[in-house]
Amino acid sequence: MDSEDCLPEGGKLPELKLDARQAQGFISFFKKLPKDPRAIRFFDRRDYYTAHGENATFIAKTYYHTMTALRQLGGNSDGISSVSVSRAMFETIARNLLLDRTDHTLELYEGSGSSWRLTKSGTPGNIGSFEDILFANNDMQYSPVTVALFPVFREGQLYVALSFVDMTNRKLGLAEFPEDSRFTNVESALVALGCKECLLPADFEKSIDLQPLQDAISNCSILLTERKKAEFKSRDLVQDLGRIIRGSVEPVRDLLSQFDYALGTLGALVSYAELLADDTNYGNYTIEKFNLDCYMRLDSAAVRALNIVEGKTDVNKNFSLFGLMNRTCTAGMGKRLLNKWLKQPLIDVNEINNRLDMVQAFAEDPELRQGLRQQLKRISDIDRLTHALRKKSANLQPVVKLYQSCSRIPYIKGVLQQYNGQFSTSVMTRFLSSLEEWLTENRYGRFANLVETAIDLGQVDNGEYRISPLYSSDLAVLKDELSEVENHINNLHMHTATDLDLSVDKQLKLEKGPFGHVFRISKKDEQKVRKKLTTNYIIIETRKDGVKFTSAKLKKLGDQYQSLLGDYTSCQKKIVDNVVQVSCTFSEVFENFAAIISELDVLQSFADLAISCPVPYVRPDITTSEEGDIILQGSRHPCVEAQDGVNFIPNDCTLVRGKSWFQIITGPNMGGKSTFIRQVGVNVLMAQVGSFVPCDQASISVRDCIFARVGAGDCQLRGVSTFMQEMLETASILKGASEKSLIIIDELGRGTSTYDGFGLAWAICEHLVEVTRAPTLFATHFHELTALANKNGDQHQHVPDLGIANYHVGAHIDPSSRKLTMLYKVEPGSCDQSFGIHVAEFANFPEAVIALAKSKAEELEDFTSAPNLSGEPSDEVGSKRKRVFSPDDVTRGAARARLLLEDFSALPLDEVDGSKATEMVAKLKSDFEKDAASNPWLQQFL
Ligand SMILES: Nc1ncnc2c1ncn2[C@@H]1O[C@H](COP(=O)(O)OP(=O)(O)OP(=O)(O)O)[C@@H](O)[C@H]1O
Repeated sequence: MDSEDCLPEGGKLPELKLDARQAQGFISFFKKLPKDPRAIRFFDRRDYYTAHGENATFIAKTYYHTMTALRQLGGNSDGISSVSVSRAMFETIARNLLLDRTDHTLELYEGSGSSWRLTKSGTPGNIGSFEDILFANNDMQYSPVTVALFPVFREGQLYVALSFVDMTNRKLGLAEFPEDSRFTNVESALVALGCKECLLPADFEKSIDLQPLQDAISNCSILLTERKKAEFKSRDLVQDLGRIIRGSVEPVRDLLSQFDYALGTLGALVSYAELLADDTNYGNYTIEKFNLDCYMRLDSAAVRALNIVEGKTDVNKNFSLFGLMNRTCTAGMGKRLLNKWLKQPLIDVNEINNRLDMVQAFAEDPELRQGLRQQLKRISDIDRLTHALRKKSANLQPVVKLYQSCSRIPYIKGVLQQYNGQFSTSVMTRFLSSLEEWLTENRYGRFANLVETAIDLGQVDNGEYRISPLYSSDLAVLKDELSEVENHINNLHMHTATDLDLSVDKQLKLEKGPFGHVFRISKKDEQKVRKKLTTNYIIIETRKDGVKFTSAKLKKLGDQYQSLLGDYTSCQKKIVDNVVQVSCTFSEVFENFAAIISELDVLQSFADLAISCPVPYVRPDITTSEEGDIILQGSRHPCVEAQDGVNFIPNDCTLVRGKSWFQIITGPNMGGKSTFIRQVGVNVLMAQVGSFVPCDQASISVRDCIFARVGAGDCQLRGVSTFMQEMLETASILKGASEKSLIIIDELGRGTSTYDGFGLAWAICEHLVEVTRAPTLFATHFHELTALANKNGDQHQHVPDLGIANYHVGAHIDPSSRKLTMLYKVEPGSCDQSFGIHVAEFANFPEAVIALAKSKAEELEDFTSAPNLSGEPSDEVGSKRKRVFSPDDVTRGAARARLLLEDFSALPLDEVDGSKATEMVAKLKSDFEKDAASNPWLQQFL
């Protein structure tokens, strides 16, 4: 942790001002609060907030980075440690707790003495009551989702029932699916939904091991909330949903009849999120069946490997795909949709092509793109405004902002209509006709009429949102009176200017502010009129920007104005409520606009990125997962390419069925292997999201899943060894992947001894090639793995080709200068020379050490002049090292290594403790070593 303290400048925190009696009262209240280790509780003390007890220590440590921020409240024996935070600091903490972290909940209390009331509470999955604070100055980038899960055994098969609630978009959903013991489907669903909080039954039967499920939840950084099993019940569910779901109850009943256990999870969610307690929810929710098979599946490892989401420590927005691809213009709506799309890549070729058509249309027509961006920039967050309207406290501001945003829509329509390129029919069907339908007299027209007649739009520029005087005769009278007082004030302004010999407006300004009507002059002018000012006027404030003053007359008129404005406000209150209520009935129109606008926003954002990159992106050709190959010519990693100072070397990737469907990539450290294999995953993901890709040419056979095992992750912190984590991730790949997936594996087997690591890597490769048959990119430092390509069939003997191909990333060592240069070029063939000693030479190791290293390497590596097994051409630097083994030894050895893997994956490691697990693994290892003794090929690894 950063040791430097982060106290405000001068080290001063808001002072905790409580006398002994008040302190005593508060302490007795605080101590009675129910224990909840996850809750961070704040107490609103008007100008500042406080937190106490362990929360105070947490805040001092986490946010001030010093314990000196702590104060003691009350006497030593029953006192509590306390910390105070300013309003601004409170906002920072609230954002961190609810938007960045997922290990706490937030509670806010209001009151005094010993009487306090919980007024707001939020969790990462339910941020509703803190929205005003969280998004006062920031766009809302995602809509958090809370999920409830219930695993169950049925006829010997594990199933999971799932339901979710998205409280920002007022959406519910439910699903039931078969599951494996590692809960891989749940993990994909949690990723696709953008889940932030997950409810699980607490007192769960022991027959199902929930540990892997809890691991999946924690891998996705989701807050786990345990609820009593009794809460997972569906009694009264139809009735409850009937109240909150829009439209008739019949379709809801039909939908629910398709599920068994998911109903209980939905019941738990509805009660946890207290959806019935808020009557603004009534009739405003929608419900759907969540179908996991509609999208490409991604687990948390793939999300990390492909850098899909922004990281907290990213120094540059282009580090993540979201950061790079976000060129949206609307306030929040486009960002939220992009976030969603990136986690839900499509698998239907037509749907993908529909998006690509639009991106191409926008990419090819700069006027269309620019015109759209100009309009989209002026659109506020329609979803959040609609949300605000539904809250009872709503005022006219969201109504006006909705009106202003929606009034851009005819212009957007105009821009789209101008387009007459090859996709004009699609633009018409996808956007124009829906916009036209919603813009009709009957729908948006009625709302626009209401606003234009009811609201005094002329005052909006002054920051006043009021009902038009023409709307009611009472208001008209008040408006006349207000105008009269305003005239008097203006006259007084002129008289005062004459009296002080100052020009109106230029020198003597009239302002409306927290002090009512006041005059303001510059400090320079004040010197000229100081005498008169002090005798005839009342000075209110002297600041850098001038001197504010008033007079008895202005004060009187200002008071009159305020009082009339008060009358106007209370007279219009009923009408305001009515206008807000009627506007609320147009929610569906706004939601539809919001959906169309956000889609346009993301698609134009894709086009903008594709066109404005130094090397433009291209439209990929998409084929179904059953046909076609994955061919990326001149492909780049979009995030690495976008970093300053990187001169990215493009590479081709040709994953061809039966030829190079399984690629082993070798090469020196830092040679670009990992970047290459990730970039293939990123390109495929981008294409299926509907974006152009950073290639010269691309054709992609749709993938239903990307599995990635790249890097060890941070699991050591949770007590899982690197090796175990690696094996667990690989086990999920072996179980879950199919011919339709894409597998990316980097440096598998690094976490254990070379021998075990190699044996496992070989066996895993064999399994992937022969059983899984998924296109795979396997980057490895085990050069010997390249011998796998010998398993490829022989056309002459009519043995089908397994499609194993070797590739390597090259490096060049200049013989005279000994300079090592990474070429970052992926070439066919294996690279099995070691660059380690060259690197050491380059680092000026003593000559004696280098010489010894070389001779030891020769001893160990058994250099031979025999033709190499892979049949690859020799490289420019160094000689290739190859040992000769009989094909029989290699095949039998590999089969034994594969058996080791199978035995390993069959071990019930989830059910036994650490020492038992070590014992089991040791036994497997010793059996393996015994068998390997008679196999020269395996022996080399022992
Ligand atoms: N095609 C490329 N063009 C330019 N620079 C590249 C390219 N590929 C990788 N690099 C640069 O090289 C660095 C190392 O790449 P990478 O991590 O992919 O190597 P690696 O072979 O996987 O290394 P290791 O085996 O040590 O894990 C990257 O951080 C990147 O800056």
